[in-house]
Amino acid sequence: MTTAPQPKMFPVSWDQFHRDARALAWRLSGQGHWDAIVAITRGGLVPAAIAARELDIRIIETVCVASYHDYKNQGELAVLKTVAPHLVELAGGDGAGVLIIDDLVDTGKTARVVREMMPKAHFATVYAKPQGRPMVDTFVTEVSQDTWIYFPWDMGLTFQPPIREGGA
Ligand SMILES: O=P(O)(O)OC[C@H]1O[C@H](OP(=O)(O)OP(=O)(O)O)[C@H](O)[C@@H]1O
Ligand SMILES: Nc1nc2[nH]cnc2c(=O)[nH]1
Ligand SMILES: [Mg+2]
Repeated sequence: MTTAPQPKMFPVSWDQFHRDARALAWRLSGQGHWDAIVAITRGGLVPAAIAARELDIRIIETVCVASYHDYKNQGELAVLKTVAPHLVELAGGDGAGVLIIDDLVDTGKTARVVREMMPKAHFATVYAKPQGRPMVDTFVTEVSQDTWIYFPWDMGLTFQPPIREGGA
């Protein structure tokens, strides 16, 4: 019997995520000025909050997108809420004054749909996988396509069996 290959695990702690989101803000700080942030919910909410604090941006909007309805399996992409039109028109229109933030880009499907709403916006993520990387203007860490990133808000502290008893 053959079993499907398991994706590599990339668990991220709160500390690590804060550091990586700050590193994203550092990179962005040298690249321009934005009037507003659009966070792609839900994953983009946490890095958007950190970047907003670091870059002193006070106007925060959401675009609500769901595509991984089932854990690790991408389903039909649903846009549950779009962006307020006046934000798209900031700084000359087409999203020019907007910084779009998400936690990660994987296949790039979510990024493609949101980019179409604001073609001139700057698109930033904390993590990127190779397939979605061309959709992103700025990111911090690349992981391989066969890696699954575990975010701190999806995890809890659990007992680890000792290595001699089969622990990893
Ligand atoms: O590049 P893609 O293949 O489109 O995948 C990336 C998207 O998938 C996850 O969101 P998800 O749809 O799981 O919703 P969530 O943010 O509410 O967890 C992640 O937060 C990105 O938004
Ligand atoms: N948590 C999480 N959500 C995702 N959505 C698409 N890819 C991923 C991933 O690697 N981790
Ligand atoms: Mg998401």
